[in-house]
Amino acid sequence: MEKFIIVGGNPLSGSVEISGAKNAVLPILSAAILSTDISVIKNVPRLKDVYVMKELLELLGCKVEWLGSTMKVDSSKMNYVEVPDDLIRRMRASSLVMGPLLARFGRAKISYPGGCAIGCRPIDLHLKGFKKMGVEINEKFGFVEAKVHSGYLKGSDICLDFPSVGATENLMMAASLAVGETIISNAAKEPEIVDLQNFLNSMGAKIQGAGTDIIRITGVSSLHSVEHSIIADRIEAGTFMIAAALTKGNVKLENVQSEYFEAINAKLRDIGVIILEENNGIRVIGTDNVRPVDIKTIPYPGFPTDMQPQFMSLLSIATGTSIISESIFENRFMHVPELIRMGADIKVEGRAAIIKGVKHLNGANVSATDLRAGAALILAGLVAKNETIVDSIYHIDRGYENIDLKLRKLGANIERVSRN
Ligand SMILES: CC(=O)N[C@H]1[C@@H](OP(=O)(O)OP(=O)(O)OC[C@H]2O[C@@H](n3ccc(=O)[nH]c3=O)[C@H](O)[C@@H]2O)O[C@H](CO)[C@@H](O)[C@@H]1O
Ligand SMILES: C=C(OP(=O)(O)O)C(=O)O
Repeated sequence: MEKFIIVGGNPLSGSVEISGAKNAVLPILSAAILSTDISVIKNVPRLKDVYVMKELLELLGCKVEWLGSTMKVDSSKMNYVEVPDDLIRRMRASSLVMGPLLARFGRAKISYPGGCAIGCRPIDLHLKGFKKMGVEINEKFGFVEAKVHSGYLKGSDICLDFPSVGATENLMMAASLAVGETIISNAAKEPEIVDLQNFLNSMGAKIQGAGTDIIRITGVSSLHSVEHSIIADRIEAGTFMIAAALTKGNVKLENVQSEYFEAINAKLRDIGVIILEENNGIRVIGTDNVRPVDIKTIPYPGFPTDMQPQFMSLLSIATGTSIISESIFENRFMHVPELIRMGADIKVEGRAAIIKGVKHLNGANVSATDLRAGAALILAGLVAKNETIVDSIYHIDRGYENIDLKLRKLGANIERVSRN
């Protein structure tokens, strides 16, 4: 089992290249199924989740080549429509192949993605939308079997009960090859959905409105080859911003579109961090006085749940009390007991965490219970006194490309070791 050993105290400086976004590349790789041709996808990060998606596409019959950061997906000879339990358990985003499979083959069978560490995460909104498009759904023995009723998906008006990112993406992909117009209202507005729209439109789809809460899709009969570059990962960027802030460092993030993380920037500025726009990137300069702030996670453009644990590490050493309310996932405070082991003063009351800033954190043995919880512990380790050992780091590798190498290049003392 691999672990990270971190010795805190080094201020970070230099520049870091931000990778392609996990949450953009996963739906876009699924969308490659819609074409009967070759999709060339650039700026693909080497993440565990991307390896899982590659394995899944190959299992469905796609030919996938991965050279450097470019992935070529040839879906012309695809022939399989079932996603086994193992792949769904390793990565929830595997369920994003459902829309493309229904659109192209009229059938899909996936193992039901049960709950995961951060919450229940049902897919009822995806299924409700598919039903409106004429899909018959059978849920039995832990599987969802879906079949297009009358031979083709029909465009429909779908109003989501909640702006679910995955449901918006799955339905957009299905609707691209449906007959007629689909209107998704109360759609999620994340930048990764705009990237998916751009990818699909470059393949010949007719979609407009991504980035707003109404997305209109006019179905087309086929989609062709495409070349597309994945947008930068705003959550990876935010994580490095906090690394700079926590260590009172001075770090330039390269290859980022800062308009995508206004909510993160705004909170960091409230905390006292200096953020400067520079050529093709932004510079982050830490502060001696981390001011407390209150945060509530909400759908984009609000404050992202995927940054909540990392902000909690920063607020643990603020000069006062902060409150973080988590409204997206019901169980996303698993980093709290681990931060407490490191000397943080945090109490959880329902969906809120009350964080009383302490003077300093202490190194400890802690466990990454999920992806962002793991990132938060690395961040805490960067400023803690003495040594922090983070285990279960396979969670972190799901969504951060070479986080240890990138941090080391900025001056952090972090090492990946294999040890029991
Ligand atoms: C691969 C990817 O892009 N993952 C992101 C995506 O996950 P994901 O697409 O799973 O997130 P959703 O927006 O769908 O989920 C948000 C909330 O809605 C609930 N829900 C969702 C669908 C559904 O059918 N029924 C239902 O009740 C979920 O349980 C959760 O409480 O958006 C989340 C919210 O920004 C991020 O944290 C994830 O990093
Ligand atoms: C929750 C996350 O991802 P996923 O939806 O892939 O589990 C995340 O990126 O923080």
